[in-house]
Amino acid sequence: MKFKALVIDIDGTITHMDRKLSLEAAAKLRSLDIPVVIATGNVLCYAKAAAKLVGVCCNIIAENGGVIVDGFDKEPIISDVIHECEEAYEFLSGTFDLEKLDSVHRMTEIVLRNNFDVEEARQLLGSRFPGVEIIDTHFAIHIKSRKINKGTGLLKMAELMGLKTSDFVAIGDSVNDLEMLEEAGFAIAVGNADDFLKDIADYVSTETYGDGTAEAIDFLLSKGLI
Ligand SMILES: O=C(O)COP(=O)(O)O
Ligand SMILES: [Mg+2]
Repeated sequence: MKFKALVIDIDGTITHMDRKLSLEAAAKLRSLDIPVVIATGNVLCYAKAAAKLVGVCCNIIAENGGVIVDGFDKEPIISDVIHECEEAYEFLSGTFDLEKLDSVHRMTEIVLRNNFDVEEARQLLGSRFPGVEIIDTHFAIHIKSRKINKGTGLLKMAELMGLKTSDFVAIGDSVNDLEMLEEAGFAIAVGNADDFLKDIADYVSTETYGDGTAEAIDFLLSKGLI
């Protein structure tokens, strides 16, 4: 069976450990004959620039599924989920000295520098904000709505592209890729991925970071999967 599209994370998956773009991963992605969707926890403008520069512009799932766009100049679909995240942030600010990241561009979630005790924050939130969760991608801490994730984003994107989520291969490295890997037809975790992601993946690359993605694409091509 051939998959019809690929959806891929940015940080830790097409980058090196230090967040610099892997040129090997970028070259492989831009050479593919199928559409490549970028799915990131980062903001839309960052993802658009990344997609343009990698050469896979521009079907984008940004802000962990909160923001979706299927063309560079299209109006994004923005989920109305920021309010409960703001309330949770205000509540936690009473205890922790929190530092927001990218707050000018971020529309659906709140992202914080990793300089506080995340587990303690989760316990403090307790059942006060049931619609909100705190996730740690190893790159940043996200206060996000449970209603959205890269899996719900992929569902919407597949619909926009006239495809099914099972038509997609998904590649990722971290907790915010879990639902996307579960939703896709074929799931790949790069070698640096969290163990729970490797556990549900159909293929785990030996190489790590962008080299892992380059290896995984070679694997898909060699098996005729894309
Ligand atoms: O925004 C993050 O925390 C990580 O970004 P990513 O989803 O591209 O890995
Ligand atoms: Mg990542």
